[in-house]
Amino acid sequence: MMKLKSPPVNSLSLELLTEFAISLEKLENNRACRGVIITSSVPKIFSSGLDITEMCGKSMEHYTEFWRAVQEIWLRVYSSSMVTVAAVNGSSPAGGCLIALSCDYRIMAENPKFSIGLNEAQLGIVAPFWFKDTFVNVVGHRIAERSLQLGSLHSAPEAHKLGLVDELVPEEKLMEKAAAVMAQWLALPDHARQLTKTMMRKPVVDRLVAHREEDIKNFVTFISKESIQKSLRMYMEMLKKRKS
Ligand SMILES: CCCCCCCCCC/C=C/CC(=O)SCCNC(=O)CCNC(=O)[C@H](O)C(C)(C)COP(=O)(O)OP(=O)(O)OC[C@H]1O[C@@H](n2cnc3c(N)ncnc32)[C@H](O)[C@@H]1OP(=O)(O)O
Repeated sequence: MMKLKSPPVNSLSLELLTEFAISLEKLENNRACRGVIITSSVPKIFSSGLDITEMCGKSMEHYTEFWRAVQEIWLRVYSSSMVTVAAVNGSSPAGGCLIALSCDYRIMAENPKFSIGLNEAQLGIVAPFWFKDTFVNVVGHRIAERSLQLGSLHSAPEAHKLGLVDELVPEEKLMEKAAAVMAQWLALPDHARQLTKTMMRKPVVDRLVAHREEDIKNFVTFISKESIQKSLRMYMEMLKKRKS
């Protein structure tokens, strides 16, 4: 099991992304480890997505390093040879949703206050093509398009209805259910499951691998624009105001 632990809201900072990638690599290289459940140890939050402070007021070099780390984590989770189950035990916007979408199966706590989705448009930013491709592969083109254009965050019941999560279970049963799903998936021979997973996911993975440097350049150019920086600052202010 891998538990995201970066209070208060599990923002995906460069440090957390780097630790996450190292832990995944260790598990991937451990032949005895055939599956991983990804969850959070922060109450009510799976992950608040990418750490917005990493994308605000920093240097081009920093944005480059940060985006490479975001790409890396997606490539590792999405193309993992292990069975990956997301036990979504709290809200999961944007980058947090991407991690869940990149797993093989998603189980969410059935709490209507928890929400999940790719809400980038609400921040005035654009989900890159590989976020979009991952989303489309889970929910289909029409639902993904509407949800992405509106930057929707879906309540747990709504997310289940749309197919964004596979199952809802009472909060106290989440880990038990995740373990049961893992056992079901691990009952199959690894090689057949792994080859099938690769067949389904390879085109999307290959697309980023082929355009990785171009994608970093696009990100750095986009995020450095003063208009985008202003949107991000306003969004952070809104988060702080909402609190007080
Ligand atoms: C065509 C050109 C293409 C170019 C390609 C460009 C590609 C750019 C794409 C970039 C992709 C970005 C994806 C992302 O993940 S962006 C992040 C999106 N995340 C969010 O919108 C979530 C925001 N947070 C919340 O909604 C809430 O915090 C919460 C998760 C629901 C939790 O609510 P709660 O009430 O419990 O907690 P608070 O809101 O009080 O938050 C506690 C403190 O944490 C700070 N915070 C929250 N989220 C983030 C975050 N993502 N990054 C950094 N900091 C965050 C919040 O401000 C509070 O701080 P404070 O205690 O100092 O006030």
